[in-house]
Amino acid sequence: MARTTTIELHKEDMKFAAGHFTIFSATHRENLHGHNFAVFVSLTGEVLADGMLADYDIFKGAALKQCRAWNETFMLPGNSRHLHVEKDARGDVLARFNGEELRFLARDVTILPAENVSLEELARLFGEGLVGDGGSFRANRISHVVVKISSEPGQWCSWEWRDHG
Ligand SMILES: Nc1nc2c(c(=O)[nH]1)N=C([C@H](O)[C@H](O)COP(=O)(O)OP(=O)(O)OP(=O)(O)O)CN2
Repeated sequence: MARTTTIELHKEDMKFAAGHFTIFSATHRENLHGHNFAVFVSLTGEVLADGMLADYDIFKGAALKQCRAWNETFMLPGNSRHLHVEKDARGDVLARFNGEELRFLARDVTILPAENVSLEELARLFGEGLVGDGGSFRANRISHVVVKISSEPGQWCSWEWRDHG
């Protein structure tokens, strides 16, 4: 019977500071604001004869890379049914919401393939970016990954991947 374990990664530098606003309806959104988002990743899989699941530095590095990619940016939902985003030739962004126009310089904004910049969507995108097609996790006999994102202490949302292979 294979022995399994779960490695939990929630290092101090697994975080990103970003701006956003949550959209609640076609006419109601929050004002622009930001958070110091924290990231938690857990890896569950089989421990081999060498007493290891896998070198978790591989996955910690990938998580830190994603944190850096989302650090110090303003996040907009690119797939929102209520907010419409367009880029000009310079890559600067005009976002339209309920008759309002919000403008951003290309350097300041990240347009996410998300319906909303919510904890749910951030956890999903972070997890999908980390796991990809699951190949490196399967190769390391990792069968279950949980990614959690918090907007502040005590407020988390999770996303999971399981290897059904
Ligand atoms: N299901 C979700 N609901 C809400 C989300 C979300 O991501 N998913 N996000 C928000 C707000 O964006 C977020 O809560 C705003 O943070 P803050 O201004 O800090 O207000 P909080 O309520 O989180 O903090 P308190 O200190 O508890 O007031 C709302 N809903």
